[in-house]
Amino acid sequence: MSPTSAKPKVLLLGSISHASTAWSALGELAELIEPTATNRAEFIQECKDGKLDGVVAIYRTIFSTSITGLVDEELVNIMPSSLKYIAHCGAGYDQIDVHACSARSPQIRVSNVPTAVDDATADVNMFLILGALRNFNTGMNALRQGKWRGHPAPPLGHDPKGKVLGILGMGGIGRNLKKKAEAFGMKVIYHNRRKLSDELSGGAEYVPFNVLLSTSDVISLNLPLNKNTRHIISKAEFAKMKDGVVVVNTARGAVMDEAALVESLDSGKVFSAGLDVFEEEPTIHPGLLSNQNVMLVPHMGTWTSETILAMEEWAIENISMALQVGKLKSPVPEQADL
Ligand SMILES: O=CC(=O)O
Repeated sequence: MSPTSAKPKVLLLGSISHASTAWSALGELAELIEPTATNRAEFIQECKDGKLDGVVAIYRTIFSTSITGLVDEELVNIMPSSLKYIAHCGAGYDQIDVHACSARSPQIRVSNVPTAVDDATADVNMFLILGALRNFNTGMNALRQGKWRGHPAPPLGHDPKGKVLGILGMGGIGRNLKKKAEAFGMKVIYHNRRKLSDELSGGAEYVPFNVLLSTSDVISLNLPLNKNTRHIISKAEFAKMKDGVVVVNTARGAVMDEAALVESLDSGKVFSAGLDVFEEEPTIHPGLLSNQNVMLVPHMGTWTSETILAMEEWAIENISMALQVGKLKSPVPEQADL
């Protein structure tokens, strides 16, 4: 057997745009391969034909669903039995059925990229809060149409200073956002599955979910998407919010019922919204597109050279550690005890 073929195989699903040095270095440990498939049907066939046999680890990006579709139970059970690790290059790993990965024999261990995304995502979060509070979108659109601020001019916006920001989901991004929002004079309250230590929460007040809904001037969604959080904000929750609330989402579109948001914007219950994520990306609800008041960003939370480099290097490190010591650097929480 040649030295090359003796190496474990690592399959790249998606692309490495910045960490080419780290990726090449991984080539010392593994044979780096790519699929020939360009869609899910072809990928499944490639697996069934045994063409990916021997693959021990997969590096994947959020965009690789265009090749494989979701990493759901069907795919998990078709992928080669040699597969032990999936390193996802992103914080949110809702595209992967972790339960199916744990249930498969042999198991597949999954890692994500926490912390590296926090600053860039919280920056976009703050941009959306400010833009939504200030009605910037209306004025900016009018200007591009040669109408200066528009006729009539947009209604006056609101200052962040003194407003209550309710953060739903106080993980890395939520905690980072808290610090940024406080610099703008906002008072931060939060709700989370578990109350954090004072050190972690930085003194933000922990409140029950309903209290967050009914007392926040701005509500920020910073929680992962899973079966418990899908549509956690829907009609009933909008009804509990303050009139004129601002809602911002940089987490995943489906944590909020988009149709219910559109209704609440149309009725004036919600003053404005700032969204980086959508339920059916890249399709945007027409009621959001037609509403000049809302700030819409096409999922660019981590879209910076520095952050993408850090994320790619982190995901590669997960594979490198797995190959060398049999452990992922940042396993997803559901598999922390595996
Ligand atoms: O959306 C981006 C991420 O989950 O990292």
